[in-house]
Amino acid sequence: MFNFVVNRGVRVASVERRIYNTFVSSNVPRTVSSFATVDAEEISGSNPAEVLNLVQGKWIGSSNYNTIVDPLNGDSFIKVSEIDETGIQPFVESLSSCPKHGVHNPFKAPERYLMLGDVSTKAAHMLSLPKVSDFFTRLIQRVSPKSYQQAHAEVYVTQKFLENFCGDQVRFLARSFAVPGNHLGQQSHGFRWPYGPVAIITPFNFPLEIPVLQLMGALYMGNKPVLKVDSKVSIVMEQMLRLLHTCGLPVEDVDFINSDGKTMNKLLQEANPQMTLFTGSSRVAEKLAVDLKGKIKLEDAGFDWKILGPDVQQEDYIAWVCDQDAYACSGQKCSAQSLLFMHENWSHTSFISKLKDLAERRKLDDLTIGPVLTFTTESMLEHMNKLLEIPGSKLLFGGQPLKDHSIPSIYGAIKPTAVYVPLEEIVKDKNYELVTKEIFGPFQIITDYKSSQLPIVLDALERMHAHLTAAVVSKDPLFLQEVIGNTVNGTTYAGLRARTTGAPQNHWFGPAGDPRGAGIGTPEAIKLVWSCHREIIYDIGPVPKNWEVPPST
Ligand SMILES: NC(=O)c1ccc[n+]([C@@H]2O[C@H](COP(=O)([O-])OP(=O)(O)OC[C@H]3O[C@@H](n4cnc5c(N)ncnc54)[C@H](O)[C@@H]3O)[C@@H](O)[C@H]2O)c1
Repeated sequence: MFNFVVNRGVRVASVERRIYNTFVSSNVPRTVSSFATVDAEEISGSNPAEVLNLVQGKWIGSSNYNTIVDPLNGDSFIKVSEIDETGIQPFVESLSSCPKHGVHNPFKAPERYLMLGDVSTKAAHMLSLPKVSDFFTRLIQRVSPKSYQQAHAEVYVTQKFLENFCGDQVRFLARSFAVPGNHLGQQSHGFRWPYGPVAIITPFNFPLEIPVLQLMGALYMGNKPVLKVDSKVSIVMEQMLRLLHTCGLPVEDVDFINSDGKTMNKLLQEANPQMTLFTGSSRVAEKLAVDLKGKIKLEDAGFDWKILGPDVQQEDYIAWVCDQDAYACSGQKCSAQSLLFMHENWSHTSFISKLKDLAERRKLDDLTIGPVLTFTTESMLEHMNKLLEIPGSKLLFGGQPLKDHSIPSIYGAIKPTAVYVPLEEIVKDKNYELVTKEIFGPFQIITDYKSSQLPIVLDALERMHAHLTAAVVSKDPLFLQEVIGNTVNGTTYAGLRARTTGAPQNHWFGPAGDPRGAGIGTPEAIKLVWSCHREIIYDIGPVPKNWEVPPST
């Protein structure tokens, strides 16, 4: 009997597999060559890749090329065809052709919810194929150098996100609700409504994950997006759009533009999208918020902090998490640990020397440390030197340029660095701004505090302007409660294993404390960013018998 059950289980599983394989082979392209126009390994100065734009369903070039240099050796290895201000008209027209009620909504073309579920199923499957996953991992590494594991994590999160929105899950995002009315025939229904024409602007550091997650969210809810990714890395998303097309995404559904910031700014002002999602620096975020009259949601700068509570334990583990949080991807995660508050109990342990050892293991060979794309070596060292002028501050480790490399001088290359600054100095007005400046590289500030100084730590956190990620490392529930209850960061990890980085598809990631704050990843994030509430109040009658015109009110 037992045998029979087992055999039957095997048979059923193999039948299911056959059905699945038939489905997959007839519906989904299986190889990189079915969509890709470049070979991640072969791109070089002598064999440069070209990146195109997509508008009104057509891939187009331009006469204006932005030449991207290989961040590891300075070779001109990618030619991005960029649209300048004279070329934006087709993009403006394409966006303007989409009405405010969107491409689909619960009352219009609902079959598109299912179509996008199918596209997600096929695209998730494609990303699960080792060859395809390796292709994107290597392509990410070529333009935004990070270790294979870190680049692969980006592909994996994107795959899992797409798996989350297979089948009927897209239409469930647009789930409505109803409330009985005041009289017969009246009922109010709440719907998730698209914005229609929308724009998505994303930075260089997550070339696949951020644009795909936001783009699919925008599409799922019925919007027509124009997407702009930082030209340094836009080759990744160009290839991903080609993959999505082979998985059934209609070519007219998304426009893709390569341009400088100024041209994009002009496009936004002329096309006037109903909503723009901006991920990037606070400087550009604030400018766009004004230019677009507030029709924007923001994922902006992170100056992310971690507090080690008074209970010292698991030193090795916590030092390892701190090293990953501060220095993985060479500190170029918006969630990277920028400021570590360490209870004095930790100062009496070998925690800092453990952190130093871990940071010093990182090497350029495997990209566990690598080029910094928005700060030069000089600017990071200059910042460090200014910090070292603060009384009581000292260099804990790092603080030197990387050696023996060919990273071009427009980019930065420094060893993982930590500077100690005393808490009393951090909170002084004359130092605070300098200490809390986001350095998008392998750089962190470390300080210590006594239990009696926790209110000063909390005050320092209150004064920050960006509230993205945070971590409170402790097993003491009362300590966790006090810190969480007195802070606002949108993605806060709490407990022994707390980290600042980690933006998987299974939890919300985004800032809090700002009504313009966006989120990424989860159904809640998609609904909040990419749809608005619409209420339809059905009032179909009947009018009561013997109704008479009442006195005016
Ligand atoms: N909160 C998040 O989820 C998140 C995620 C990743 C990065 N970031 C932040 O991004 C920053 C790093 O990226 P960066 O330095 O490349 O950012 P950036 O603001 O310079 O650029 C981001 C994007 O905006 C475009 N852009 C620039 N000026 C523009 C304008 N006037 N109009 C329209 N678009 C314009 C750029 O071309 C790029 O595509 C860091 O501050 C980091 O913390 C935040």
